[in-house]
Amino acid sequence: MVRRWVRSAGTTGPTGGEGAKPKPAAERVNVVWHKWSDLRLLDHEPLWHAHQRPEPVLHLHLVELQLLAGHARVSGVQRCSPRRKEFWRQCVEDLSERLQERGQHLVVRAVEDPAEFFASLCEQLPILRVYAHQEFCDEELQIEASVRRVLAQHGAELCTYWGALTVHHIDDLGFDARDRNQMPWYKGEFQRAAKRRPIREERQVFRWKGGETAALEHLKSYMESGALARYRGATESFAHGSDNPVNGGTRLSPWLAFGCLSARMVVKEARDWERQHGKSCSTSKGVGKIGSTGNRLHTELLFRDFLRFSALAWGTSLFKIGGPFGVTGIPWRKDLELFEKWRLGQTGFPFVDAGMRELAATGYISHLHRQCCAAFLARDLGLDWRMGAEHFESCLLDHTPDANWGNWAYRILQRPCLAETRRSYPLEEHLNTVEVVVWPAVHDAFLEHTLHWVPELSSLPKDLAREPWRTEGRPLKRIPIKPYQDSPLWFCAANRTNWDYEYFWLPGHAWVVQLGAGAGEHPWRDFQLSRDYFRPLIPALNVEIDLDALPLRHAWGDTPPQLRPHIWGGGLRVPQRSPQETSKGKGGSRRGMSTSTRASGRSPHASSHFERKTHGFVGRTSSLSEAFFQFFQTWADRHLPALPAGQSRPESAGQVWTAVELLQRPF
Ligand SMILES: Cc1cc2nc3c(=O)[nH]c(=O)nc-3n(C[C@H](O)[C@H](O)[C@H](O)COP(=O)(O)OP(=O)(O)OC[C@H]3O[C@@H](n4cnc5c(N)ncnc54)[C@H](O)[C@@H]3O)c2cc1C
Repeated sequence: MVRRWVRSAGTTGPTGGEGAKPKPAAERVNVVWHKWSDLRLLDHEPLWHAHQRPEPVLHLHLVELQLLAGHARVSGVQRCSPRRKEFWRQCVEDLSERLQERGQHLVVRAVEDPAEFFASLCEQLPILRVYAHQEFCDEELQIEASVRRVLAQHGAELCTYWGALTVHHIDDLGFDARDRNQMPWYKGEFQRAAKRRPIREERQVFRWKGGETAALEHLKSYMESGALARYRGATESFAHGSDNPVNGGTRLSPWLAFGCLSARMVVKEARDWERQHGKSCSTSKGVGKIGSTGNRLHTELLFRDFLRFSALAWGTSLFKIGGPFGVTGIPWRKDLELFEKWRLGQTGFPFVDAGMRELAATGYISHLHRQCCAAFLARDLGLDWRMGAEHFESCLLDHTPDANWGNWAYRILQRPCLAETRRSYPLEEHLNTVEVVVWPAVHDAFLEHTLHWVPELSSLPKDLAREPWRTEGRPLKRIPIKPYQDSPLWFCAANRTNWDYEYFWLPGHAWVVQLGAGAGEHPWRDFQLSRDYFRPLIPALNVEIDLDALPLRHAWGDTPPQLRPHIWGGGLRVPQRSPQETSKGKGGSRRGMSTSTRASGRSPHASSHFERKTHGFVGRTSSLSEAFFQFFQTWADRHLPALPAGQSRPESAGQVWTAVELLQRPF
């Protein structure tokens, strides 16, 4: 029998780069060093990064005795008043509880010198990386420097992040704030400059909680919010703006995959909802063909059924290189370096990189992103498609062998009958998957999604952020893009949200680009490929699209025409909904919402929006094992300041010697 898992347990996969080790270095530990100034979980970039890694995470807060009990240099007053100490204690206590809720421990230690502490920590424990926020004041900067030095001496690394220390990220200011000659001396001047700069998105991810309870709650809130009336379906949900990709589907797939919900129950719920609230059309024209939005959901679920039944029929061929259709003659490669770049979202193609980074961070990407990233791996990098399916299998929360391998085999692997009608360019010539450059223009017109995941392009005008190689490359040769010939995917511009029929082909053409020929057609300030963003792994294409020739209802982003010369037409109209979209069915699409929900226009669960979005990221990595924790406690008890007399030691390994005890000490 052909197994999907070709490696036996215990062997390692490809290596290279941050986040590249596929197997946790079992004996190594990463530390999140919570400073007194970042005692939170939400929008905490060091914490977020630490939990992207496979190693266990030790959450650590160091109470620096100098700061807590020391006296000020000039006046001699206590550096920390009792009231402030009490507030500090509450913050640490709360953080400890919030971490415990997520299965993590907060270890709190009083130290004289953090560098000394880390030196002894490294001698006792196999520390790999310490994640912390960057410092910005002199005393703390010196501590940071000595900790960095000590860690380096022990083969560990201090990874620091600016994150959300300020509204605007230090790298986005457009000047070097560390340079006295560049940093404005007056706040008005600074504020004027900063207001023109972008604000990065918070580091957060949508949360799925496993289990039937959470699944039913999600299904209920989905129906109650009236979202079914706006349902697009996974296969056509990459619309712009409020109908953007992350909003188009039900997001039920992880629960369906783990069997927390049955598919027929979902169909039944949708029918019940339509009976009660009336039907809405799923497209501007789709009556008859696609029918109501509830019917549309049923159709999507039938794709699931199709692949599940097919898996029975296809047997082991589904997992073989030729797939169920017996594709032959493709010189598949197994280049682990290329694979790693694809996995980490470092291909130099923003749309692909956004998808791959989102997948790694959240365990989910939209259907169109799955198609695009998958086709790029198979058709452009020429990598064995099964490597891609394996990576999807390991990351996707909604992975099931039939749906994952089935979609790869059915949609991505070029079926022999289609190969005859499609042109395939030699790998080295230029990008084959034209959708990589076309879809962002259509489905992520404002680049909201792309820039969320690829923030390093935020300072570029959108036309360049979509195709950053334009800052350096020169157009070399014009090539046509012909329907059914040049697009390797099943359909080129599947966006029935905006267009009347599904196989609408973008009118335009593309240019093969020559990179490295000096400044490109749009040299943009200080931006440099390679330094600020990845150079495309394969020859890129400049796309030119005439939106005026399309029955589009939205403009191309908010970029002024002079900054989007490669996509013209569409004007600068504000995106508007069609009459069909605004009058949803008989009773109005949002009839099912409660009064309070209707007033705010948000789902009843929106109040806990941030909590829900960010909940999942802590605890992705396994918590410290009991044995390890025990070891740490024993070591710490021997080496670190003892508890004051009368205070008890932790009884079990799971109990944290918390800040409460420490900060209650009389000084
Ligand atoms: C390369 C690739 C790999 C994929 N791997 C998976 C996978 O492992 N598991 C998985 O559930 N889906 C997979 N899909 C299909 C699809 O992307 C997801 O089902 C969809 O994105 C889930 O989002 P949703 O629940 O909001 O979908 P909705 O639009 O709300 O659809 C409702 C349900 O229908 C089912 N469904 C819809 N489209 C498909 C489809 N093409 N294939 C199978 N089921 C479908 C899903 O169960 C989904 O939850 C894959 C697609 C591609 C191109």
